[in-house]
Amino acid sequence: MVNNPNENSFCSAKEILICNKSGGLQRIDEKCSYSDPLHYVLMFFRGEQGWKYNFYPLKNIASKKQNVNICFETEPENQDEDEINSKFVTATQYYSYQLQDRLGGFISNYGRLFHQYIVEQYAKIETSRLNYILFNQKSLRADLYKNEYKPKDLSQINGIVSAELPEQVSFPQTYKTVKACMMHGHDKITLSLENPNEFNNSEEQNQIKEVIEITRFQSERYVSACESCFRIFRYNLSGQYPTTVRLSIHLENQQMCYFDQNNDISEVLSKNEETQLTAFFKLNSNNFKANDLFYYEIPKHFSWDNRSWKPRKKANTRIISRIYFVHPTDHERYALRLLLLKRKGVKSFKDIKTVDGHEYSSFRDGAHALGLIEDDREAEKSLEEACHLITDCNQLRELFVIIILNCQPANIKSLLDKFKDNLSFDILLEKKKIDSNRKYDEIIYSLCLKKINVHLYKNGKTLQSVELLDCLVDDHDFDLHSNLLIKDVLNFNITNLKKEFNDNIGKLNTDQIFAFNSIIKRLNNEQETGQIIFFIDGPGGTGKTFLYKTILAKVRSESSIALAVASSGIAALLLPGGRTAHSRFKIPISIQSTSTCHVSLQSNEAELFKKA
Ligand SMILES: Nc1ncnc2c1ncn2[C@@H]1O[C@H](COP(=O)(O)OP(=O)(O)OP(=O)(O)O)[C@@H](O)[C@H]1O
Repeated sequence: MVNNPNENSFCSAKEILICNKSGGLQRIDEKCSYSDPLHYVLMFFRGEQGWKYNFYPLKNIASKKQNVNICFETEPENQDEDEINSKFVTATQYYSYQLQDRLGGFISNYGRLFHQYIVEQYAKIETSRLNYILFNQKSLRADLYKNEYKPKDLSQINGIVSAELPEQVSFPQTYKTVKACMMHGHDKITLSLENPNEFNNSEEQNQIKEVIEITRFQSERYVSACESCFRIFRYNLSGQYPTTVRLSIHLENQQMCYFDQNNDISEVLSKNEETQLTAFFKLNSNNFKANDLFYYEIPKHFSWDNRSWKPRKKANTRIISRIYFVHPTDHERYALRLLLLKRKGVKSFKDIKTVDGHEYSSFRDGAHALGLIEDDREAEKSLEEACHLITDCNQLRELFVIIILNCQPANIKSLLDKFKDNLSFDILLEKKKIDSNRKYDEIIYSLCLKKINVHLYKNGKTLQSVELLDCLVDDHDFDLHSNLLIKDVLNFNITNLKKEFNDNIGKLNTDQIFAFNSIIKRLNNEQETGQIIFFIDGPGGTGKTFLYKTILAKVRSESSIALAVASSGIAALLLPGGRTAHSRFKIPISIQSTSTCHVSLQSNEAELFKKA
């Protein structure tokens, strides 16, 4: 069956048009019980009614004598609406009942007509499923379990939602956050215009056709009788041997839960409460046999059924079970996974963190105590050595960031504590110029953390993501949401740049002047839009780099953004603020014809490129 949905209604219902005795036309929808006998007159020659929308349970009094599928509906009496709704027979249930091979059953004898019947019934089921998805797009939701919180009364709502702007002087940080994140102009929508030329009159030209994934999925889809049968009976379309079970892993109350926006929140929470991991804890408390098993061994002896582990009659040793992979940069979950691989009989999250009777504050500390994570001696040694060799504190901070991002130290905070004096030495020297008695204090450390944040930012991380934000005591002028990449490329000394430009401009020779003028003229001409590329060529040592530096100094001295990139690291070093093109534009190393730069439209990099 080839399903070509109607252009106007996305998941179209098939209708039968009949001419009644008075000569008028009557439409019979496919969700109506008369649709089947009217369409398949040969199969249902007695006029037996088929499934209809809001179908009540069938009283199973199919006549044994007649050997035909005659079923009667039982009308519910004195029941409330919810109870009635839960009792409706779905189309899938009805047709899987109808297609069963029974003694004396005859619809399977209709050959190709029977095939058509199966396919059409499946199309009916599929259409209602797609319609449900289509009409409930706004209400289908997923979120972390812990984020699901709904205030119950007005006072709670007022406690959370406040239409006031925080006071700018007393709460500068909150003021900035509210201003940046909660005050905005018009919302944006994205529309795609398909074949605008096909509209003829002006009224139609104004219509914009919405592109809907469901229509694309449904259009020109081929469904055979075999597939329809399989789907109606809800058989698996593919099999796998041996069975593989993937075990969930999440921190406490951080499991994903799925819900409809109109659901009652307590209901959503109770429905999504149990995961394989939390059920494993429960199992350990209730079933002593489970205490001898690791988490990954559970599926061999217990089956995951209806959100709980049920004992298997016989252990199935062929099952392969794996805990989901967790990247080491996700520190806490990674440590939890390590602990679960080594510990049996744990009954709670608290239990996992407890090693030798001592409850650790984090899974990382617990894993460290068990010797599952290496201690930070290597990282400390590297930093100690660097403190003796490196005199530039900025380079030391860069090394610190490389270590915390790539070597996964167990305790970043203690590493910072140990080396914070070395990391902020240049800041202390600066302060000493104003006050010679100045000593290390929290303000100096906070300034150092802000500088560390700049390096983190270049690697797509922030103080918050490496859990160092609470070490920041003085968060004055620290804006968590501003784009540090832009700040970084504007962070030049304008006076020095102006001086450099004035010195260089007078030295340029005729060719350099020609190139300089052409480029700057194009930059200043705002009317000429579109991309333009200049290519400067010349033998070695003829002043190309000198010209680039002059152009960079000119643009940057006017507080505009100029991104200097080169194809190699050595060439990039020759340009002030230079980076390799691969690093700046996130160009993939191996390039295919379909490769694109790894920069998403909403990222800080994208914002920077737009401003440049
Ligand atoms: N107009 C100029 N006035 C004074 N010095 C200049 C001028 N142009 C270039 N120079 C100097 O000449 C030297 C070589 O210039 P530069 O490095 O810019 O050349 P290049 O073409 O980039 O060389 P290569 O292709 O080898 O990288 C530099 O020391 C630079 O300062």
